[in-house]
Formats: sequence, structure tokens, C-alpha cells
Amino acid sequence: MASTLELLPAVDVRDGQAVRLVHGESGTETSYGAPLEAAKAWQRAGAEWLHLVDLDAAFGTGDNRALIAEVAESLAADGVKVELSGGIRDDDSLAAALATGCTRVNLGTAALERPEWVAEIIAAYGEKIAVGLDVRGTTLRGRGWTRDGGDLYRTLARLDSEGCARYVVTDIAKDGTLQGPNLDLLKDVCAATDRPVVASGGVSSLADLKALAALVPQGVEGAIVGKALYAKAFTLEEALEAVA
Ligand SMILES: O=C(O)c1ccccc1NCC(=O)[C@H](O)[C@H](O)COP(=O)(O)O
Repeated sequence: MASTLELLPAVDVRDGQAVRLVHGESGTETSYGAPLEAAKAWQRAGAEWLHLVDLDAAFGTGDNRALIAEVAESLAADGVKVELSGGIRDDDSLAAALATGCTRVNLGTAALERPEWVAEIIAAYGEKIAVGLDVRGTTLRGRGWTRDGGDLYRTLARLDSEGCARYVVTDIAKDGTLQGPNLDLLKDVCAATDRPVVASGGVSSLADLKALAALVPQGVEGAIVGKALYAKAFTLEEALEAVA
């Protein structure tokens, strides 16, 4: 287990642009320009990880596969670890994601709707597979967070028993709001599993990152940071220093 919190700046891609959403809702986009420029800016600022999301693939409104591959390949070639998310639900999308050289992929909807396939993929790819547990309360949401997908803790127990390596936990109510992460949810999930947890959604300040870093001994391995970086609440350099 890492002793310091890993930081994963986010690049969420919609219709070819880097965007931020509020509560992950389609139609709430604020655009921040070219995804490769955003990713390279995080790389220059010292990012060791990038959380890269194809929102169109997640929402079922097409995909940004070629662009996502360009960004992932470019950063991976420079030694940045890439976590790829959004619409990875079958052999074809999984193969395309893994072919980018990303460090791991994050499965969401598939873990709710295709449990047998996900169990096979976890067995075949191990550490390359994370599962995104995106919740409202303790109810999971799939299909770009638009549909209910069952109980968080029942699904977590099933995935644990199948050997899932790690979870990316998002409180949708916090995502893109700069209201701070849901620390209670993260503590509860860490108490329910011995697998590492990547926290996502709501980070607003360096104090939030320090609060997440304090949960590393309980199992929080990393934190995805989106809106706060784009809104310049702090710089990535400051964030990396705060959790070092
Ligand atoms: O990750 C997904 O598949 C996804 C699907 C639908 C809507 C949003 C989705 N991801 C959003 C993110 O991963 C955010 O980048 C991340 O939670 C950062 O949130 P914040 O720091 O609050 O901007």
C-alpha cells in the first residue's frame, strides 16, 4: 500500500472537448478546450497519473475513441499512468482501451449489467481492472450515472469475492460541485473492503486533499481531482506538495 495519496487530475471528454459537469449530468458542461492540451498541462505540472473519461461513451451519445487514444498514448509514452473510464462495456471497447497503453481501465455500467463478463475480465486482467462505484446514497448508478444499478455494499461484496483489485468511489451528489469529498462514504467503503479505494468527486481545497490523505491508512489510495484544478482553486503543484 502506498504511504502517500496518489493524485489523478481528470480530463473528461465530451464532443471532442475537455469539460466539467455538475453531478455528472449531461447538459451541464463547461468547456476547457482541447483534451490533449489539458492533459499535457497536468503532465507539465508533475502529474504521475491522469484520469481520462470518455463521457460520450458513458452517456451512449457516441464516443471520442480516437481522441482518447491519442491522449492516453501520448501521456503513457511519457511515463504518465493513465486510468481510462467511460463506456468500457464489452470486448471491443475493452480491447480499444487496453491498446492505448493505459495503466488500468475503470468499469462502471458493465459491473452492474454484465456481472459474468466482468468476473471473467477481472480474472483475466487483474490489476488492470478497477470498478467504478458511482453512488447516490448507497444506490449505484450506471449508464453515465443515469440509471439505478443496485446496492453498493452487495455489489462490493460480489466484486471482492471475484478478486476485483480496486474501486473508484464517486458520490455523484458531490461530483463537480466543489463541496468537498464524502469522507463518511469513503470510510464506510474502506471498512467494507480490503482493496484500495480511489476517491472521486467534490474535492475543493488543499484541506480536502489532506483529509483524504489522512484516510490512506484506512485504504484510500488516491484522489481524482477535476473541477478544483480547472477552477484554479489550487494548482496541481500545490496539491502534490500538500500530500507529499
Ligand atoms: O467516470 C465516468 O464514467 C463518468 C460517467 C458519467 C459522468 C461522469 C463521469 N466521470 C466524472 C469523473 O470521473 C470526474 O472527473 C471526477 O469525479 C472528478 O470530480 P470533481 O473533482 O468533483 O470535478
